[in-house]
Amino acid sequence: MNQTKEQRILNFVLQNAVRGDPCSVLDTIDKYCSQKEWAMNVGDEKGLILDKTVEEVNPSVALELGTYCGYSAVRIARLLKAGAYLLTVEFNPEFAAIAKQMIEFAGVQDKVKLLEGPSEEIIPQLKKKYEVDTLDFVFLDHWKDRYTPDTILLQECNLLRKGSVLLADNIIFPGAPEFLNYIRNNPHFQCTNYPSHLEYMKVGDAMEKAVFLG
Ligand SMILES: O=C(NC/C=C/[C@H]1O[C@@H](n2cnc(C(F)(F)F)c2)[C@H](O)[C@@H]1O)c1cc([N+](=O)[O-])cc(O)c1O
Ligand SMILES: [Mg+2]
Repeated sequence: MNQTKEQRILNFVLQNAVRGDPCSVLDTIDKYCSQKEWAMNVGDEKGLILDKTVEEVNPSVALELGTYCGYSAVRIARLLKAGAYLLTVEFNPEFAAIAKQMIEFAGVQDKVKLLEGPSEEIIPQLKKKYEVDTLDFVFLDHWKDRYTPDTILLQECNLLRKGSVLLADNIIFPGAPEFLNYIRNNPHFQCTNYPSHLEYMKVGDAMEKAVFLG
């Protein structure tokens, strides 16, 4: 049976990266996806914006929506302090299986909890089933038309506290216009835009940071 692109990315990592070395896994994925097959990882350029935001927030509990192959889960988890952890949500079982192996190969599995299912089902379970109090950091990189409903759901479930930081990928490309309008006109959020480029391309993109004001 023919391999999927995601399986080819994982295999390239298993054969070329250093087991237990998250940076080597990230560099190897970036190498494959810039030279052989494009894929929708946040990438090395926007990845630096993600790094800086994670380091600034220094979250104890982080949530990612849209695991895909696990690139940004590895990117975030490698920066987390002792005892801190990332919950990452993936809808597609094939992608979740790839991401699980990617996270384990990188050696960050003790800091990452991969949750499989739709966000509208999982977000309401975070407090009771996953013992979350509030989220310090949320990375939105899943379906762009889900950014707004899921941000609303996070608020309805009391998962945000004063100072919780949301970071959203793909504000320009593919774009999340409805989210941008929602979050920038919402008095409960303080927004900052970070211009960048689409992963592995010369196309313009941006990330939006939104701090919840309570
Ligand atoms: O479509 C893009 N991303 C969509 C990303 C989608 C990924 O998020 C998962 N998901 C869906 N719901 C959940 C939830 F919430 F349930 F967890 C998780 C999907 O299964 C998929 O793995 C995209 C596209 C481009 N591009 O250039 O076309 C560039 C990018 O950086 C992108 O992120
Ligand atoms: Mg993205």
